[in-house]
Amino acid sequence: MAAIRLDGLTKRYGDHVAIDDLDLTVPEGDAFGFLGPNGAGKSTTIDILLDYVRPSEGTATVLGCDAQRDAREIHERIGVLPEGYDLYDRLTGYEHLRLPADLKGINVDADRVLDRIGLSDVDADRPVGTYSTGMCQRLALGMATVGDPELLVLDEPTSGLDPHGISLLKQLITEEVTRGTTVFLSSHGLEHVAATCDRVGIIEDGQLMTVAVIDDHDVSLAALFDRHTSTSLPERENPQSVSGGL
Ligand SMILES: Nc1ncnc2c1ncn2[C@@H]1O[C@H](COP(=O)(O)OP(=O)(O)OP(=O)(O)O)[C@@H](O)[C@H]1O
Repeated sequence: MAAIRLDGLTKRYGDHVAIDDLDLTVPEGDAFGFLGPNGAGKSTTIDILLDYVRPSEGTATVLGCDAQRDAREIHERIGVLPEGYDLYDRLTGYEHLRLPADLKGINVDADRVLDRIGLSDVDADRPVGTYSTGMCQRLALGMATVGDPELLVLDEPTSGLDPHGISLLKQLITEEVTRGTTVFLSSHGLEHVAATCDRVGIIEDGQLMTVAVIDDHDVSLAALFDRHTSTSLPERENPQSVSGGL
């Protein structure tokens, strides 16, 4: 079964077409990178998957459920790091970890989550209003993992993370994929996408330009991005190669 399936997905804001007849299938167990320049439509696509935004046309299916009709079930089965997440200044890290657990009706092994995201129990006892940007990002990432979700949706997960945080993120994604979780990751950072994803889809102007497998040969990821979008990327963001552009 596909973890994510988009059929003819279209989103218009007035005359502006943000998502244009998008077809995409992400198989279960994939680590899928969703790449594209600013304004390409990445967040809008994710917002439709999460039923934060309704499509103008087409359908989005998540874990076999209709993204609009079955949104509640989907949210119980997935973990989400949204782009513009909200944390509560007065609540502690521990209290934040209980929020997704309460939503899913489960207990949370907070120490395990904290260990994975590199926050201490002292940090977790403090109000989040005292956290740095990177600590907030780590906590939001940890919240996404609560309940061992079947699908992790990560919108710009490296945002605000230092190298150690990025290393923990990569390790977390590897562990999740090994566990059988599907990871759908939106990012501007090719380096991090290449290091953690099996396949990438490149989107521009709301259209899927290509889907490619990441491996050690054939054309470079940056070259693929250059070929399929009007945006060029610095070559230093290209540590790995891809093949199989469709
Ligand atoms: N609420 C809205 N009203 C009008 N236009 C919108 C709205 N939300 C998004 N758009 C437009 O839809 C297009 C896609 O935006 P989206 O945020 O999905 O892009 P993105 O790929 O996530 O960009 P970024 O990488 O900059 O976050 C953009 O042209 C944006 O201006």
